[in-house]
Amino acid sequence: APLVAPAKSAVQLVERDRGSDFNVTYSSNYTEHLPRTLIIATGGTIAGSSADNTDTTTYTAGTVGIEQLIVAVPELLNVSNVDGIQFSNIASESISDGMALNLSKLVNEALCSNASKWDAAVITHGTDTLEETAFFIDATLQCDKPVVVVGAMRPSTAIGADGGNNLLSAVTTAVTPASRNRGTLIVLNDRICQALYCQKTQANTVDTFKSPEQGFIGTLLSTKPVYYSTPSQPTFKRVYDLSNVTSLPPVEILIGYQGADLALMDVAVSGGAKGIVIAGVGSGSVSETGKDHVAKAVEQGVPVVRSTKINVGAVPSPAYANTIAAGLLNPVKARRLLQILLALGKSNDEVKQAFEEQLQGFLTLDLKKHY
Ligand SMILES: NC(=O)C[C@H](N)C(=O)O
Repeated sequence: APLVAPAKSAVQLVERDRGSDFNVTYSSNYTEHLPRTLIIATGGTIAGSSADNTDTTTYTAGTVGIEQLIVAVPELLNVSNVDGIQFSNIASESISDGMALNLSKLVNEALCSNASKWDAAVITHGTDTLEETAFFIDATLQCDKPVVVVGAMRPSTAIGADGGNNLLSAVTTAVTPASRNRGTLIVLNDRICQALYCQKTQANTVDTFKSPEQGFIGTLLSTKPVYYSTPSQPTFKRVYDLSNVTSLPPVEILIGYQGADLALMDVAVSGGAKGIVIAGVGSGSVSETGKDHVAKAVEQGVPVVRSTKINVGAVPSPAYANTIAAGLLNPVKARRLLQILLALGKSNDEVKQAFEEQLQGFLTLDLKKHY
């Protein structure tokens, strides 16, 4: 039977014990010469199961516990000592803002405090929102130890389940010295990409995580990472310190389409949204009727960021109608950045400036005439 604590109590335990023993629920036998990796399990398909081994669509995510995940891949112990924390065990669409913030604090305290006993962290996560967590950790981690976020597209019970190989790849990548100073990494399907640029690109298949514009930075050969270039951080990356932040403000995303009038913006603002991201069409365009609602939100002091529902490519500055251009960030990543900036008490001008820094390179061009 799966060794699973109910998701809610696992989260509460992590909250209560953070800073002491981190509520480690699994530790491998210690091998002196090997590095130490903290594996933080959050749930998802990598921890999913089904009674039918051909089922890759209707299984239940988040049913297998951290110990089972680790014990299923004994090869992990050839490359690293591992400790495991069951942070939660849920499908990733249900990871709340509070959980995302707690996870960032947990990773920071585990890796970046003076007393840290870990060299790297691996987060196992559902793939549906994996890029949101990976981006959030990347934007808030206060030290340069590697963090690798990993998931699976097939549940643990499926023929050809990909979770075991992905977990081994993730831990091996995490403890490889050449993985440092590359930012938070996403590892699945023998590929390595940087969290800032990487995203899910296909709803069903194992070859789903890609950086369509920027490409993979490495691959895994016989489970060993091979990098294509020397370490560097993504050009547009900025890091924020959330150690004094206790909650993230609500930010909604609205999608663009032909003739969208965006009346739901009024509902979002009156419902308490502190910021809005529009997943606009093309490079973030908003319909004429929609612009009235945008203007109304902006007049009420609610920052409106325009990203693109294409998920790939840039929404360049300067933006029209007092909106803020998301640069290279897709809508869900733009939402997380907007939450970070608002949680830090940034003014709307500072928010705008922070987003514009995402595309410094573009600002050297005069794009005004296109808008
Ligand atoms: N492949 C997956 O992990 C999808 C799953 N529904 C999740 O995100 O939790």
